[in-house]
Amino acid sequence: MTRLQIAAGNWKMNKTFEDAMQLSRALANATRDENVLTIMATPSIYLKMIVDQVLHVPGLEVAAQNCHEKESGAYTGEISAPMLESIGVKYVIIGHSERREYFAESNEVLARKVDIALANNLIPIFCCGESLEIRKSGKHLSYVANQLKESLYHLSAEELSKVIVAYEPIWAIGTGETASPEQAQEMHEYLRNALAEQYSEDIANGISILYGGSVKPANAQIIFSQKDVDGGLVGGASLKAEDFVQIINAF
Ligand SMILES: O=C(CO)COP(=O)(O)O
Repeated sequence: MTRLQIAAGNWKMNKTFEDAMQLSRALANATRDENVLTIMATPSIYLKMIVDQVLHVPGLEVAAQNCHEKESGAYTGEISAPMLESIGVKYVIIGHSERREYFAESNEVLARKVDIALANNLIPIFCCGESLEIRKSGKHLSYVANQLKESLYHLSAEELSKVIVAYEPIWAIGTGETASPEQAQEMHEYLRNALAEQYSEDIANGISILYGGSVKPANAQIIFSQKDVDGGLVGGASLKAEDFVQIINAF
């Protein structure tokens, strides 16, 4: 089965307005492989402007970096899934390790975020990954599989088929230390097998599993060439159009 190949850039809390518009314009105008689904996860304050800017650009989509678990209500400062849908956003990152760590988002809360995203026609990019401590303990495979279990396995097969999974080992995020291609492949294969066991081979084979953690132009190709790696969720290197385009074209 051919799975969707995806290069997603997570801008995190970076860029002022002019710089953000310039970056999305550069990506829209760049010579890039249009068969690779390219996603820009921008700060929420710029989402509507960027959605409008890239509306008719093939293969280029926009994601939010988070959404609230409730539809609406008294949650000052928060952004809901219906709000995102109403401005034309189609994707949302859920469960990034920075949200898990700094905003205490549990697997349970993330399960609700996945639900609310799907209920509002947003495709969740569900992040998972282990700390260095857990990797050293040798329990990383079951730890990450359990994140999927607790946040995704309540979904029907039809719902799960819409989800994109992103494996991001915490020790590789922003550190310059990438998981080796073998380490990435081992985890991706393990997760795909777990999904096959819970759902079916067909469903598992259709799910794109992205790798994230210090993906750069220099290492993208070898990582993306692994059998179960369907692309990347890129932080730092997605902030420069030139670098990100090289990553998009590395498939
Ligand atoms: O967290 C990440 C993407 O969501 C990865 O960040 P870096 O690519 O900067 O390591």
